Amino acid sequence: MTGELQVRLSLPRADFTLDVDLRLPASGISVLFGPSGSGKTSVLRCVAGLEKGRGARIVVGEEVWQDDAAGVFLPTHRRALGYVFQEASLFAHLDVQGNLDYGRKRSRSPGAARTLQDVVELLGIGHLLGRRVAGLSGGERQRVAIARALAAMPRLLLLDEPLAALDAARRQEILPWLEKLRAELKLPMLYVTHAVDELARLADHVVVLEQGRVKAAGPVDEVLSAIDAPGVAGDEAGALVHGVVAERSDQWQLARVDFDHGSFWLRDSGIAVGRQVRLRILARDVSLATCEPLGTSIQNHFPCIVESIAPDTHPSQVLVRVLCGHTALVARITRRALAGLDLKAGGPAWAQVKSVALLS
Ligand SMILES: Nc1ncnc2c1ncn2[C@@H]1O[C@H](COP(=O)(O)OP(=O)(O)OP(=O)(O)O)[C@@H](O)[C@H]1O
Repeated sequence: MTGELQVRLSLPRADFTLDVDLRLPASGISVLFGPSGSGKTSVLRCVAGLEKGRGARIVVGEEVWQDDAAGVFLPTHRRALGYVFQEASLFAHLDVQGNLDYGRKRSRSPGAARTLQDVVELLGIGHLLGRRVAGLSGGERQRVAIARALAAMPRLLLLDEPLAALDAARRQEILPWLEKLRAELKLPMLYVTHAVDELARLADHVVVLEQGRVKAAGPVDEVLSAIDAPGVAGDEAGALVHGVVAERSDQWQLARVDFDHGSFWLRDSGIAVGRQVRLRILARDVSLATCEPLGTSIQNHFPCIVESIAPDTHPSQVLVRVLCGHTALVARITRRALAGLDLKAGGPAWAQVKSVALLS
Protein backbone atom coordinates (compact mmCIF):
# COMPACT_ATOMS: atom_id res chain seq x y z
CA MET A 1 0.00 0.00 0.00
CA THR A 2 1.28 3.47 -0.77
CA GLY A 3 0.48 6.45 1.43
CA GLU A 4 -0.37 6.28 5.08
CA LEU A 5 -3.37 5.39 7.14
CA GLN A 6 -5.35 8.35 8.43
CA VAL A 7 -7.95 7.98 11.16
CA ARG A 8 -9.60 11.18 12.34
CA LEU A 9 -12.85 11.03 14.24
CA SER A 10 -14.86 12.20 17.17
CA LEU A 11 -17.42 9.92 18.80
CA PRO A 12 -19.49 10.58 21.96
CA ARG A 13 -19.25 7.65 24.41
CA ALA A 14 -20.96 7.11 27.74
CA ASP A 15 -18.29 8.87 29.87
CA PHE A 16 -16.22 10.88 27.38
CA THR A 17 -15.89 11.87 23.76
CA LEU A 18 -13.45 9.79 21.79
CA ASP A 19 -11.29 12.24 19.88
CA VAL A 20 -8.41 11.03 17.73
CA ASP A 21 -6.44 12.24 14.73
CA LEU A 22 -3.95 9.54 13.78
CA ARG A 23 -1.52 9.17 10.92
CA LEU A 24 -0.11 5.68 10.92
CA PRO A 25 2.48 3.92 8.75
CA ALA A 26 1.28 2.06 5.65
CA SER A 27 2.83 -1.23 6.78
CA GLY A 28 3.64 -3.08 9.98
CA ILE A 29 1.67 -3.33 13.20
CA SER A 30 0.25 -0.20 14.81
CA VAL A 31 -0.90 -1.06 18.32
CA LEU A 32 -3.75 0.79 20.01
CA PHE A 33 -2.86 0.44 23.67
CA GLY A 34 -4.65 1.58 26.79
CA PRO A 35 -6.73 0.54 29.77
CA SER A 36 -10.11 -1.11 29.49
CA GLY A 37 -12.74 1.36 28.31
CA SER A 38 -10.25 3.88 26.86
CA GLY A 39 -11.85 3.68 23.40
CA LYS A 40 -9.64 1.22 21.50
CA THR A 41 -12.43 -0.98 20.14
CA SER A 42 -14.48 2.11 19.29
CA VAL A 43 -11.66 3.30 17.01
CA LEU A 44 -11.63 -0.05 15.19
CA ARG A 45 -15.43 -0.03 14.84
CA CYS A 46 -15.30 3.43 13.25
CA VAL A 47 -12.51 2.38 10.88
CA ALA A 48 -14.66 -0.60 9.89
CA GLY A 49 -17.69 1.63 9.29
CA LEU A 50 -19.67 -0.09 12.07
CA GLU A 51 -20.00 3.29 13.80
CA LYS A 52 -20.03 6.63 12.08
CA GLY A 53 -18.28 9.13 14.32
CA ARG A 54 -18.36 12.87 13.61
CA GLY A 55 -16.01 15.02 11.57
CA ALA A 56 -14.49 11.74 10.49
CA ARG A 57 -11.89 11.18 7.82
CA ILE A 58 -10.66 7.64 7.28
CA VAL A 59 -8.20 7.11 4.46
CA VAL A 60 -6.35 3.87 3.71
CA GLY A 61 -3.54 4.53 1.25
CA GLU A 62 -5.22 6.31 -1.63
CA GLU A 63 -8.73 5.00 -0.80
CA VAL A 64 -11.05 7.37 1.06
CA TRP A 65 -13.41 5.25 3.19
CA GLN A 66 -15.01 8.14 4.97
CA ASP A 67 -14.83 11.91 4.66
CA ASP A 68 -17.67 13.63 6.45
CA ALA A 69 -16.71 17.03 5.04
CA ALA A 70 -17.18 15.66 1.51
CA GLY A 71 -20.21 13.48 2.37
CA VAL A 72 -18.30 10.22 1.70
CA PHE A 73 -19.16 7.13 3.75
CA LEU A 74 -18.40 3.65 2.40
CA PRO A 75 -20.45 0.95 4.14
CA THR A 76 -18.51 -1.86 5.82
CA HIS A 77 -18.88 -4.35 2.95
CA ARG A 78 -17.21 -1.88 0.58
CA ARG A 79 -14.20 -1.34 2.84
CA ALA A 80 -11.45 -3.84 1.98
CA LEU A 81 -10.68 -4.85 5.54
CA GLY A 82 -10.21 -7.99 7.61
CA TYR A 83 -11.46 -8.04 11.21
CA VAL A 84 -10.19 -10.54 13.78
CA PHE A 85 -11.93 -10.61 17.16
CA GLN A 86 -11.00 -11.88 20.60
CA GLU A 87 -13.04 -15.05 20.06
CA ALA A 88 -12.61 -16.45 16.57
CA SER A 89 -16.05 -16.16 15.01
CA LEU A 90 -15.70 -19.12 12.63
CA PHE A 91 -18.66 -20.94 11.10
CA ALA A 92 -19.10 -24.09 13.18
CA HIS A 93 -21.03 -25.93 10.42
CA LEU A 94 -18.11 -25.58 7.96
CA ASP A 95 -14.68 -27.15 8.09
CA VAL A 96 -11.53 -25.00 7.97
CA GLN A 97 -11.44 -25.03 4.15
CA GLY A 98 -15.09 -23.94 4.05
CA ASN A 99 -14.33 -21.05 6.37
CA LEU A 100 -11.39 -19.95 4.22
CA ASP A 101 -13.49 -20.20 1.04
CA TYR A 102 -16.02 -17.92 2.65
CA GLY A 103 -13.25 -15.36 3.24
CA ARG A 104 -12.02 -15.68 -0.33
CA LYS A 105 -15.51 -15.08 -1.76
CA ARG A 106 -15.54 -11.71 -0.03
CA SER A 107 -12.70 -10.65 -2.30
CA ARG A 108 -13.51 -9.46 -5.79
CA SER A 109 -9.91 -9.82 -6.84
CA PRO A 110 -9.07 -12.54 -9.41
CA GLY A 111 -5.82 -13.25 -7.52
CA ALA A 112 -7.70 -14.49 -4.45
CA ALA A 113 -7.17 -18.23 -5.11
CA ARG A 114 -3.41 -17.75 -5.17
CA THR A 115 -3.64 -15.66 -2.01
CA LEU A 116 -5.52 -18.43 -0.23
CA GLN A 117 -2.65 -20.88 -0.82
CA ASP A 118 -0.23 -18.25 0.40
CA VAL A 119 -2.10 -17.52 3.62
CA VAL A 120 -2.53 -21.24 4.36
CA GLU A 121 1.25 -21.55 4.10
CA LEU A 122 1.94 -18.31 5.92
CA LEU A 123 -0.11 -19.42 8.93
CA GLY A 124 0.89 -23.09 8.79
CA ILE A 125 -2.67 -24.44 8.69
CA GLY A 126 -2.44 -26.78 5.66
CA HIS A 127 -2.86 -29.85 7.88
CA LEU A 128 -6.06 -28.40 9.38
CA LEU A 129 -8.02 -27.78 6.17
CA GLY A 130 -10.32 -30.81 6.51
CA ARG A 131 -10.89 -30.37 10.25
CA ARG A 132 -14.17 -29.24 11.82
CA VAL A 133 -13.92 -25.96 13.68
CA ALA A 134 -15.07 -27.60 16.93
CA GLY A 135 -11.98 -29.84 16.87
CA LEU A 136 -9.47 -26.97 16.79
CA SER A 137 -7.53 -25.62 19.76
CA GLY A 138 -8.00 -21.96 20.67
CA GLY A 139 -4.66 -21.05 19.06
CA GLU A 140 -5.46 -22.95 15.85
CA ARG A 141 -8.86 -21.30 15.71
CA GLN A 142 -7.29 -17.85 15.86
CA ARG A 143 -4.81 -18.75 13.11
CA VAL A 144 -7.70 -19.87 10.92
CA ALA A 145 -9.62 -16.68 11.75
CA ILE A 146 -6.61 -14.58 10.71
CA ALA A 147 -6.21 -16.65 7.52
CA ARG A 148 -9.89 -16.18 6.70
CA ALA A 149 -9.56 -12.43 7.14
CA LEU A 150 -6.46 -12.37 4.90
CA ALA A 151 -8.11 -14.56 2.25
CA ALA A 152 -10.36 -11.63 1.39
CA MET A 153 -7.22 -9.68 0.36
CA PRO A 154 -7.84 -6.73 2.67
CA ARG A 155 -6.01 -3.39 2.42
CA LEU A 156 -6.06 -3.20 6.22
CA LEU A 157 -6.26 -5.86 8.95
CA LEU A 158 -8.00 -4.99 12.23
CA LEU A 159 -7.22 -7.22 15.23
CA ASP A 160 -9.13 -6.66 18.47
CA GLU A 161 -7.31 -8.37 21.35
CA PRO A 162 -6.82 -11.54 19.29
CA LEU A 163 -4.90 -13.27 22.11
CA ALA A 164 -6.98 -12.17 25.08
CA ALA A 165 -9.12 -15.32 25.22
CA LEU A 166 -6.10 -17.67 25.07
CA ASP A 167 -4.12 -19.10 27.99
CA ALA A 168 -0.43 -18.21 28.38
CA ALA A 169 0.81 -21.27 26.47
CA ARG A 170 -1.52 -20.66 23.51
CA ARG A 171 -0.51 -17.00 23.42
CA GLN A 172 3.15 -17.99 23.18
CA GLU A 173 2.23 -20.40 20.38
CA ILE A 174 0.51 -17.76 18.26
CA LEU A 175 2.86 -14.78 18.79
CA PRO A 176 5.50 -16.08 16.34
CA TRP A 177 2.81 -16.34 13.64
CA LEU A 178 1.88 -12.71 14.17
CA GLU A 179 5.57 -11.77 13.94
CA LYS A 180 5.72 -13.66 10.66
CA LEU A 181 2.77 -11.69 9.28
CA ARG A 182 4.47 -8.47 10.32
CA ALA A 183 7.69 -9.51 8.57
CA GLU A 184 6.18 -10.92 5.38
CA LEU A 185 3.05 -8.91 4.60
CA LYS A 186 3.06 -5.37 3.33
CA LEU A 187 -0.38 -4.99 4.89
CA PRO A 188 -0.95 -2.41 7.64
CA MET A 189 -2.44 -3.88 10.81
CA LEU A 190 -4.29 -2.03 13.58
CA TYR A 191 -3.94 -4.16 16.69
CA VAL A 192 -5.77 -3.54 19.96
CA THR A 193 -4.32 -4.79 23.23
CA HIS A 194 -3.83 -3.79 26.84
CA ALA A 195 -0.97 -6.27 27.39
CA VAL A 196 2.49 -4.63 27.54
CA ASP A 197 4.25 -7.85 26.52
CA GLU A 198 2.26 -8.04 23.27
CA LEU A 199 2.90 -4.38 22.64
CA ALA A 200 6.67 -4.79 23.13
CA ARG A 201 6.85 -7.88 20.99
CA LEU A 202 4.60 -6.94 18.09
CA ALA A 203 4.28 -3.20 17.70
CA ASP A 204 6.15 -1.09 15.19
CA HIS A 205 4.11 1.97 16.04
CA VAL A 206 2.05 2.66 19.17
CA VAL A 207 -0.91 4.88 20.03
CA VAL A 208 -1.68 5.09 23.74
CA LEU A 209 -5.30 5.96 24.49
CA GLU A 210 -6.72 7.16 27.77
CA GLN A 211 -10.32 8.30 28.22
CA GLY A 212 -10.72 8.63 24.46
CA ARG A 213 -7.65 10.87 24.01
CA VAL A 214 -4.22 10.11 22.56
CA LYS A 215 -1.79 10.20 25.47
CA ALA A 216 1.29 9.22 23.47
CA ALA A 217 2.06 8.03 19.94
CA GLY A 218 5.14 7.10 17.95
CA PRO A 219 7.58 4.29 17.16
CA VAL A 220 7.42 1.54 19.79
CA ASP A 221 10.94 2.06 21.19
CA GLU A 222 10.27 5.78 21.68
CA VAL A 223 6.88 5.31 23.32
CA LEU A 224 8.06 2.53 25.63
CA SER A 225 11.14 4.40 26.85
CA ALA A 226 9.34 7.74 27.29
CA ILE A 227 9.25 8.49 31.00
CA ASP A 228 6.99 11.53 30.97
CA ALA A 229 3.97 9.18 30.93
CA PRO A 230 4.98 6.45 33.40
CA GLY A 231 1.40 5.18 33.54
CA VAL A 232 1.90 3.65 30.08
CA ALA A 233 3.77 0.65 31.39
CA GLY A 234 3.56 1.23 35.18
CA ASP A 235 5.72 -1.30 37.02
CA GLU A 236 6.67 -2.78 33.65
CA ALA A 237 8.32 0.49 32.54
CA GLY A 238 11.44 -0.07 30.50
CA ALA A 239 13.05 0.18 27.10
CA LEU A 240 12.99 -1.77 23.88
CA VAL A 241 16.26 -2.20 22.01
CA HIS A 242 16.57 -3.42 18.42
CA GLY A 243 19.66 -5.51 17.80
CA VAL A 244 21.22 -8.30 15.74
CA VAL A 245 22.50 -11.65 17.01
CA ALA A 246 26.22 -11.35 16.28
CA GLU A 247 27.80 -14.36 18.00
CA ARG A 248 26.87 -17.51 19.89
CA SER A 249 29.35 -18.84 22.41
CA ASP A 250 29.31 -22.62 22.91
CA GLN A 251 31.70 -22.22 25.79
CA TRP A 252 29.41 -19.95 27.82
CA GLN A 253 26.04 -20.83 26.27
CA LEU A 254 25.53 -17.12 25.71
CA ALA A 255 24.60 -15.07 22.66
CA ARG A 256 25.95 -11.65 21.83
CA VAL A 257 23.43 -9.16 20.48
CA ASP A 258 24.87 -5.99 18.96
CA PHE A 259 23.04 -2.69 19.04
CA ASP A 260 24.17 0.71 17.76
CA HIS A 261 26.36 1.48 20.76
CA GLY A 262 27.59 -1.85 22.06
CA SER A 263 26.65 -5.44 22.78
CA PHE A 264 24.56 -7.38 25.22
CA TRP A 265 25.46 -10.88 26.34
CA LEU A 266 22.41 -12.94 27.14
CA ARG A 267 21.32 -16.53 27.43
CA ASP A 268 21.64 -18.33 24.10
CA SER A 269 18.15 -19.37 23.06
CA GLY A 270 19.22 -20.86 19.73
CA ILE A 271 18.46 -17.85 17.52
CA ALA A 272 20.69 -17.82 14.45
CA VAL A 273 23.53 -15.34 13.98
CA GLY A 274 22.39 -12.48 11.74
CA ARG A 275 18.78 -12.45 12.94
CA GLN A 276 17.26 -9.13 13.99
CA VAL A 277 15.82 -9.30 17.48
CA ARG A 278 14.07 -7.13 20.03
CA LEU A 279 15.34 -6.88 23.58
CA ARG A 280 13.12 -5.73 26.42
CA ILE A 281 15.01 -4.19 29.31
CA LEU A 282 12.87 -3.36 32.32
CA ALA A 283 13.69 -0.22 34.26
CA ARG A 284 13.90 -2.22 37.49
CA ASP A 285 16.77 -4.25 35.97
CA VAL A 286 18.90 -1.22 35.16
CA SER A 287 21.09 0.51 37.75
CA LEU A 288 23.28 3.58 37.36
CA ALA A 289 26.81 4.39 38.46
CA THR A 290 28.98 7.49 38.10
CA CYS A 291 32.10 5.56 37.11
CA GLU A 292 32.75 2.36 35.19
CA PRO A 293 31.63 -0.57 37.33
CA LEU A 294 34.57 -2.95 37.86
CA GLY A 295 34.63 -6.15 39.83
CA THR A 296 30.93 -6.81 39.27
CA SER A 297 29.14 -9.92 38.07
CA ILE A 298 26.93 -7.78 35.83
CA GLN A 299 28.32 -8.26 32.33
CA ASN A 300 26.33 -5.68 30.46
CA HIS A 301 27.31 -2.12 31.25
CA PHE A 302 27.59 0.91 29.01
CA PRO A 303 28.68 4.53 29.25
CA CYS A 304 25.68 6.80 28.72
CA ILE A 305 24.36 10.33 29.07
CA VAL A 306 21.48 11.11 31.42
CA GLU A 307 18.74 12.55 29.26
CA SER A 308 15.87 13.16 31.67
CA ILE A 309 14.57 12.30 35.11
CA ALA A 310 10.88 11.91 35.95
CA PRO A 311 8.70 10.88 38.90
CA ASP A 312 7.82 7.19 39.05
CA THR A 313 4.72 5.36 40.22
CA HIS A 314 5.98 5.44 43.85
CA PRO A 315 7.29 8.69 45.39
CA SER A 316 10.45 6.99 46.69
CA GLN A 317 11.58 6.27 43.13
CA VAL A 318 12.40 8.05 39.89
CA LEU A 319 12.76 6.92 36.31
CA VAL A 320 15.95 8.03 34.60
CA ARG A 321 16.15 7.91 30.82
CA VAL A 322 19.71 7.56 29.56
CA LEU A 323 21.11 7.48 26.04
CA CYS A 324 23.76 4.97 25.00
CA GLY A 325 24.49 6.40 21.56
CA HIS A 326 21.03 6.70 20.04
CA THR A 327 19.65 3.86 22.13
CA ALA A 328 17.53 4.80 25.13
CA LEU A 329 17.49 2.80 28.36
CA VAL A 330 15.38 3.52 31.41
CA ALA A 331 16.57 2.99 34.98
CA ARG A 332 14.36 2.86 38.07
CA ILE A 333 16.33 4.11 41.06
CA THR A 334 15.45 5.59 44.43
CA ARG A 335 15.38 9.34 45.00
CA ARG A 336 17.97 8.74 47.69
CA ALA A 337 20.35 7.15 45.15
CA LEU A 338 19.67 10.00 42.72
CA ALA A 339 20.65 12.53 45.38
CA GLY A 340 23.69 10.50 46.49
CA LEU A 341 25.06 10.14 42.95
CA ASP A 342 24.13 13.73 42.08
CA LEU A 343 22.89 12.70 38.65
CA LYS A 344 21.72 15.54 36.42
CA ALA A 345 20.22 15.71 32.94
CA GLY A 346 23.08 16.09 30.45
CA GLY A 347 25.65 14.46 32.74
CA PRO A 348 27.60 11.25 32.11
CA ALA A 349 26.86 7.94 33.83
CA TRP A 350 27.22 4.17 33.44
CA ALA A 351 24.19 1.98 32.99
CA GLN A 352 24.37 -1.58 34.30
CA VAL A 353 21.82 -4.01 32.93
CA LYS A 354 21.08 -6.96 35.18
CA SER A 355 18.60 -8.81 33.01
CA VAL A 356 17.54 -8.73 29.37
CA ALA A 357 14.55 -10.48 27.79
CA LEU A 358 14.85 -11.54 24.18
CA LEU A 359 11.45 -11.06 22.58
CA SER A 360 11.87 -12.49 19.11
N1 LIG B 1 -22.48 1.94 21.64
C1 LIG B 1 -21.96 2.67 22.62
N2 LIG B 1 -22.50 3.84 22.99
C2 LIG B 1 -21.99 4.60 23.98
N3 LIG B 1 -20.89 4.24 24.68
C3 LIG B 1 -20.30 3.09 24.35
C4 LIG B 1 -20.78 2.24 23.31
N4 LIG B 1 -19.96 1.16 23.21
C5 LIG B 1 -19.01 1.33 24.16
N5 LIG B 1 -19.20 2.47 24.85
C6 LIG B 1 -18.37 3.03 25.93
O1 LIG B 1 -17.26 3.65 25.32
C7 LIG B 1 -16.09 3.50 26.13
C8 LIG B 1 -14.97 2.91 25.27
O2 LIG B 1 -15.29 1.56 24.97
P1 LIG B 1 -14.33 0.66 24.06
O3 LIG B 1 -14.94 -0.70 23.98
O4 LIG B 1 -14.05 1.39 22.82
O5 LIG B 1 -13.00 0.64 24.95
P2 LIG B 1 -11.77 -0.34 24.91
O6 LIG B 1 -10.58 0.50 25.18
O7 LIG B 1 -11.77 -1.14 23.65
O8 LIG B 1 -12.06 -1.28 26.14
P3 LIG B 1 -11.75 -2.86 26.35
O9 LIG B 1 -10.26 -2.98 26.42
O10 LIG B 1 -12.41 -3.15 27.67
O11 LIG B 1 -12.36 -3.59 25.20
C9 LIG B 1 -16.51 2.66 27.31
O12 LIG B 1 -16.75 3.52 28.40
C10 LIG B 1 -17.78 1.98 26.85
O13 LIG B 1 -18.63 1.72 27.95
